Amino acid sequence: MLQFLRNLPKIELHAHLNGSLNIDSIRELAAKVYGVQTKEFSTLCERFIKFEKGAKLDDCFEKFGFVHELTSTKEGLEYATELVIRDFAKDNVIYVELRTTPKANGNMSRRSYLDTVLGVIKNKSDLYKIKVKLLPSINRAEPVAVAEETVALAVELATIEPEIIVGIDFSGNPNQGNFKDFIPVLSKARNHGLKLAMHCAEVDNPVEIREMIRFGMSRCGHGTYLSDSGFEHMKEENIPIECCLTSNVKSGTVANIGAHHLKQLMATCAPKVLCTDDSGVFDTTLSDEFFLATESFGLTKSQCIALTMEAVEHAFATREEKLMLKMQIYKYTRLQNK
Ligand SMILES: CNc1ncnc2c1ncn2[C@@H]1O[C@H](COP(=O)(O)O)[C@@H](O)[C@H]1O
Ligand SMILES: [Zn+2]
Repeated sequence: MLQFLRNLPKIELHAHLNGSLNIDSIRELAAKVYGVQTKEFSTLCERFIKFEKGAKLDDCFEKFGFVHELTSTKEGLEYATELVIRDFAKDNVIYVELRTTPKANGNMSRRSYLDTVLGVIKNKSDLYKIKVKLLPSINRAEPVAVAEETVALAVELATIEPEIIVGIDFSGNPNQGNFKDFIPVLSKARNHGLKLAMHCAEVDNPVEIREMIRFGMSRCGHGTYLSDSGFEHMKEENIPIECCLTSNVKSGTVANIGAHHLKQLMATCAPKVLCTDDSGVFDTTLSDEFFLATESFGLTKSQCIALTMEAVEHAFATREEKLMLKMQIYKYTRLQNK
């Protein structure tokens, strides 16, 4: 089964750039950024993917600081973007929507951050035989003014690269910031034709969940704490829940894998997609996530193929791109049946 899943051409719709650098790639990146590695660095690497039992979501957010340091220069960010694209391609992901929060520092403006990531996507996708889209992220823990700058840049760059910049991600620590404050800037993005992928109901905050559902979204990240009526609404509106199994278990937003809402979504034929979220931080791959789903919920090979086809449907891709992706998946499944 694992080999079948590794070879299956897959679609990744929820991946944060800086969270998707795995340990080997971090080491490779560090060698490039810092030169020879120190013992302290190796210790940091070991701590990076360790999650104590009973870890909290807040613990995850501390981990990103470590990678952010390595991607704080143009060269570091460039190399990191290539490594992430390469690693998804290695796992036979044929289409990935990368999300990332543009960061300004002494080395880069938010514009140059996005230009750098875009440049790598344009230059390297063909080399790794993978289609890559970019969703600039709004970090809800940062001021609204930052989100305004990000959306203005996304709107402008989407006119130049409409095939690559296709949406906006709303993420960041859900225990921080107030969704309501971001409604005007998210509306602006939507009015300019950008799709919205929103982290919604990752924590239990019924008031905010209601506000988000009322506002609407194209895809729902996590949806862990949706009520039954929330799940029904998503199904009626054909809004898929981006299920990130290992992320939810390791960050403690679901009690254990058996309690994951993927089970309910499968049983009710509600729209859903399997994703990694932060394959580096959570030490997983999309193949591993599928394998976990087969082991935990008894998904068959055909259900895994159906889930992949469903992901194509919900991708922020053009009709032609979707057709090409489906053909690639179909070709693999036909070979399997021979
Ligand atoms: C675990 N669940 C999650 N919930 C909410 N936001 C998350 C997240 N995982 C990652 N991020 C968001 O993505 C950033 C890292 O990638 P980029 O620096 O943007 O490429 C994190 O700092 C956080 O803002
Ligand atoms: Zn996420």
